[in-house]
Amino acid sequence: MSDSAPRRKAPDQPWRTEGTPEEPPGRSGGRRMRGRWWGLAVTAVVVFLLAYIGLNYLDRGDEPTISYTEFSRQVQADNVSKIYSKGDAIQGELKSARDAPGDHGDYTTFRTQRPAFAEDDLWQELNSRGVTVTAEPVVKERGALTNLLISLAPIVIIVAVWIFIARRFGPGRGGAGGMFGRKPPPKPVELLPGRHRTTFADVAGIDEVKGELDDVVDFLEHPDAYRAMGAKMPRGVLLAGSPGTGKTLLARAVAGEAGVPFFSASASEFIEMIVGVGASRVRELFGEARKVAPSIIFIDEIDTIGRVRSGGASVSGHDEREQTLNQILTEMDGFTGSEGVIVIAATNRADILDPALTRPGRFDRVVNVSPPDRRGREAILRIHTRDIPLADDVDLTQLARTTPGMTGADLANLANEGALLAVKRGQSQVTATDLSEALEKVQLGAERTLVMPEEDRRRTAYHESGHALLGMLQPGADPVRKVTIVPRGRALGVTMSTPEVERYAHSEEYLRGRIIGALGGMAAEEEVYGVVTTGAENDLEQVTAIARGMVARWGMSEAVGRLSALPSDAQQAYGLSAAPRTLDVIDAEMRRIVDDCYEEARRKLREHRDRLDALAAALLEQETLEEADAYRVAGIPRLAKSETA
Ligand SMILES: Nc1ncnc2c1ncn2[C@@H]1O[C@H](COP(=O)(O)OP(=O)(O)OP(=O)(O)O)[C@@H](O)[C@H]1O
Ligand SMILES: [Zn+2]
Repeated sequence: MSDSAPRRKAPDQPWRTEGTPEEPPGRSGGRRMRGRWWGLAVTAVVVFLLAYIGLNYLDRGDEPTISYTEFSRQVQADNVSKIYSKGDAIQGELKSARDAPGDHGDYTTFRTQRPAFAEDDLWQELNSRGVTVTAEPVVKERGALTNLLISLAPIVIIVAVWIFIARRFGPGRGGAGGMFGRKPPPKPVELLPGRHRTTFADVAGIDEVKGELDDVVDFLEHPDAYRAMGAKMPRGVLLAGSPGTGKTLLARAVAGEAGVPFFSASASEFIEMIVGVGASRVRELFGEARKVAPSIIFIDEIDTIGRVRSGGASVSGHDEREQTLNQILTEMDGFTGSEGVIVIAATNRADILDPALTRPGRFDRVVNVSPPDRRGREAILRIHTRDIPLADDVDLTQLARTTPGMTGADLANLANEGALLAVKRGQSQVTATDLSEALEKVQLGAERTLVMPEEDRRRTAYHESGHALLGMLQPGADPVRKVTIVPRGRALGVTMSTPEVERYAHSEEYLRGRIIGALGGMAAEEEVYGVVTTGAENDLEQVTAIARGMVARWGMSEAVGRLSALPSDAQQAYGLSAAPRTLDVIDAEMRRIVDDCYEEARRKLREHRDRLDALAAALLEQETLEEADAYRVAGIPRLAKSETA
């Protein structure tokens, strides 16, 4: 339990349906349902009270209370027909109506009180005058209906209190889930025209990611076409990226683009609930989504339940998590793939996820969402200042330049802070000053350092330029697709090169080229700064793996010869290892190859220093260079070269 992510969203319903705020007629959401019960309780109590007062009034009649003197007078006048007495209280009935004192009008029945000091001989008097003294009250004390109502009162009150508590603490308010009646299942909502729904137009700076989600949208829009073809779609898409990069926004946009209902839940909400409820919530959620398919289920913070499962005995917290996770996996397995429910999950810890999640048929499509580069930041700023009146001195291009490392959420926050400042100052427009002060505030308030020191950015730019330039210069190497100094995960920058066509066999020249390219980062740093930093760990792992393969597996070293000189994994499991002498030779050969390559890398970079500088400068300026730009900046013609295998 202790290791589950502490990040919480505001308490809310266990899940929310989005797409439209309005409910179609005949369907009521949880809140409205509770409101109805509440109204019912209030009505019941009011009706009850009115009935009680009314009946009581009717039952009581309108007999006046008369003075004992008046009573005595009526007895003397022979006008009393019968009386009933309990203690000193007397009720009676007259033979003929009397005009009552005050506003009572005529009366035949009455009440009175015999004072304790009365020394009359009442009993004799009544007897002699033939007044009946009855055992029954002359005036009924209380009607039968009133009595019934009174006996019902406790029940009415209990029901009212019950409804009140259910409403106040029922599920959906973060209380005891299901204890007071089940929360109605999540209801899908149709998309009302005229309501702003999130679309790809609201997402900027991550175009490649949008591209990857295009076919998901297409599938949701035309599920029948896919069904007719018997085509299966990925059931789950995993959006991986650091906080604030717009994962939730993207999922919403997919739903908005396709115009399908959007069910949203946070994984942590499942396990926060009463033990054992998580799995059934998941079942219910999928059930509802299936009913209105095509639809989208979005599960945020999937890592809270999807982290690698503990092998051994587990504490109850893990059990709950595993049950919930298992339920999600079961539901996803249960999809035929053509049902049209697509699950989008988000995480900022893709590295700790259970591999079971990313197996085919589950979240088999992993989309990395990275922080935006300069152009992306500018586009995001434009989106978030759409509705903000900007003064003429505001230059969003310039602002984007000064905000490296900031995510979409940071930029949205920045725009908003700027607007707040302008309002506070009574301005009608947001000025450049407002925005630069807002930037300071946002950067101070952020927990992580948003902006990499300029020195580190420069070094990273040279490092990546080194990789890229050598990749471009190397005959037969895979073309460079993209160079960026926007950090991703733990990498400060990335140079991507992929082959034109899938290759299955590699020549020695190609492999040497790969090593030279991988060493390019280090070589450039040494060339420019004279020293090397720790940023090259990953590069060296690659280099080592290739060199070891060349020497010990692929027979590319004279000294070792055409031998598979290292034992396979299976052989190693039986304790087999290469002879120490062989290991020494392998080691020496690997070193020789890598040293050679490093020399060549240094030599080439020195020779093309102007190109290296140009690339680094362009990277510092733009942060990301696509294939065409990279070749253009370096002044190297982009030739389709094919390797002789
Ligand atoms: N690429 C983007 N384009 C436009 N706005 C963005 C973008 N990325 C983030 N935002 C803004 O930041 C807000 C927060 O982003 P969102 O909640 O989608 O991030 P997230 O990656 O899901 O974060 P978390 O991991 O914290 O849940 C969005 O509502 C949006 O206003
Ligand atoms: Zn590198």
